[in-house]
Amino acid sequence: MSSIKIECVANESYKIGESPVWDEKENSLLYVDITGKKVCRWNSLTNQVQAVSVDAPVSSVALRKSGDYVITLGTRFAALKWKDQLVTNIIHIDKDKPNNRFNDGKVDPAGRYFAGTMAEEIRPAVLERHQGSLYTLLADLSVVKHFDHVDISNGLDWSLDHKTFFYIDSLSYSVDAFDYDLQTGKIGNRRSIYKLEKEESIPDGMCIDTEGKLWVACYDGGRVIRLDPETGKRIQTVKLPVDKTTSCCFGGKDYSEMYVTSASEGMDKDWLSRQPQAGGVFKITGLGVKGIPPYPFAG
Ligand SMILES: O=C(O)[C@H](O)[C@@H](O)[C@H](O)[C@H](O)CO
Ligand SMILES: [Zn+2]
Repeated sequence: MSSIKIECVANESYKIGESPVWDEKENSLLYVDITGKKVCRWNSLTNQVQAVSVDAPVSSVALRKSGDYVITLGTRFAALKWKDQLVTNIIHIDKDKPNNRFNDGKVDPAGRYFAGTMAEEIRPAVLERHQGSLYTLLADLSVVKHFDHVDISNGLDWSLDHKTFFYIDSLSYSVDAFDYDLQTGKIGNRRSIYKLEKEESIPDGMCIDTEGKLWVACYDGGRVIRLDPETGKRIQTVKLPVDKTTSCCFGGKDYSEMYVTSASEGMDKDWLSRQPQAGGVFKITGLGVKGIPPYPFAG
């Protein structure tokens, strides 16, 4: 039995840390601070954090085949050239919804960038409902809309055989699955595979491991949970020293470490003083399970 160790690697009190992605080439963890409007990169060799400030809430970051990164920024997909700190717009969506912003996003095994939107929050989990949609940015830089009526578009990943797409609309308190067609990028046959229990609170970001099990960060639940999508059962709970755990990914050597982002926004002084690492980024070792490398955007 391995023993689990949890360490805070970046304790910078991010407002909403999100979208952790391992960048193997840079030995670094990429992530964003959504309302802090920055894309960050923690170097695992030097322990240093670099950040690029942007002009709007930035909700996800992805690797790009041609090098550099792609981000979801406000209601735009945009390109980010890290060295030049240069952001260029790719395409604008939800133009009829000025109060919307993108939220979580991830690249599929064929290099398509999936990301969904939501209305701007009044406070955590309080917002105008049904305003979001789920989109895909294709390699030719065109966009496809899959569905609307989303509350808080959040965690997403694909099964190891690429035949299932997993998705979380946070306020449904459910982890859902769709049939996935990798050839076309189309989804269908939505069903719920897990309903969160009360103390697990709100499902947020998610990732898959090499055994095909899902890891879901529980916002206000202070934990990540491991789910078996075949049986619909929770098989493990790992608690963290902060309540607002937002997302998770695997990284490090052989993708054997798990990284978890967290938020501090919406916590009062008292709450923050009890959880001084709120908004930090955590590394979990000793889980005894590995993840898979992130897919780069093909465009
Ligand atoms: O991290 C995210 O995905 C959202 O941007 C957050 O705002 C939380 O999910 C939300 O507040 C909890 O429901
Ligand atoms: Zn999220």
